[in-house]
Amino acid sequence: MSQNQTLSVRGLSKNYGGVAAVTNVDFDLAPGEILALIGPNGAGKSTCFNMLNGQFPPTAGSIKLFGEELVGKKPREIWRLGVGRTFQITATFGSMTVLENVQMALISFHNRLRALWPFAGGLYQDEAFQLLELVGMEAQASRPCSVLAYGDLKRVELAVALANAPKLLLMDEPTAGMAPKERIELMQLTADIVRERGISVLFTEHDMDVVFTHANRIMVLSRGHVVAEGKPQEVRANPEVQATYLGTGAVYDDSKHKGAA
Ligand SMILES: Nc1ncnc2c1ncn2[C@@H]1O[C@H](COP(=O)(O)OP(=O)(O)OP(=O)(O)O)[C@@H](O)[C@H]1O
Repeated sequence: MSQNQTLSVRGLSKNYGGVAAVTNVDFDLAPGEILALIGPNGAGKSTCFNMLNGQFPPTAGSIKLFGEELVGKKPREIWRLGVGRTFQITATFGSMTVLENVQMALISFHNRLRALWPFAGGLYQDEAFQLLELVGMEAQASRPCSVLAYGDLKRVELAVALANAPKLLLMDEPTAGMAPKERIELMQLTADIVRERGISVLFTEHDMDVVFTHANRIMVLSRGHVVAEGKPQEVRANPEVQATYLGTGAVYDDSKHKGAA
């Protein structure tokens, strides 16, 4: 059964000494599905991400990618199997051009880092251009990343993440620091690309407009436990969610999202 799911997580738990950061979390993620992981500060979102990509070993539980157990594997192995991640803080090389950043990612994916960079200038250039076209950055291919606007840098990061041909993309607050219009555009672009390619996405996000507009499903964590999980309209209507999360200051304006997924 779990072979059909991109990800099957069962009984996932993490204790830091006496602190139970994540307790008995279960969820599945289907190809092309976008799942938002939300919850107040300290709920255990980062800990979940860090277990999924192998940075922290779980205290207990199982994480299967198309049926293959990831627990016990190193981050690099997990990345190779197709678990990509984008970070809250942008992680491109500022002195290199947009094109070179994507080429570097492709070279790394194809395991050719031993090729000396100055002589590797032509490697995967066409593939890199195609990825830049996909994210709408081809016109800026020869600009150094250091001069890009923040929203454009996030697009380059998306292209870099796609260079690894991920099956699962973990996105840590993908729209943090962006203007509201840019947030919606970046998430729409991401949603279009991942649905077309059958990539599953798990993302954390503090902006409830982004969450309720773009997630197919939402999972709510509170003190390490899943307190609600379902379609956006189900989660929004859940009294426990309203008490533990939406009631903490985050405002969701329903009237703006009549057509949401
Ligand atoms: N390295 C660590 N050592 C000890 N305790 C930790 C560690 N990392 C996180 N914690 C604790 O585990 C719990 C979950 O933290 P985590 O960072 O996963 O939550 P979060 O939902 O990502 O929060 P935020 O939204 O603030 O990033 C918190 O109580 C936190 O203090």
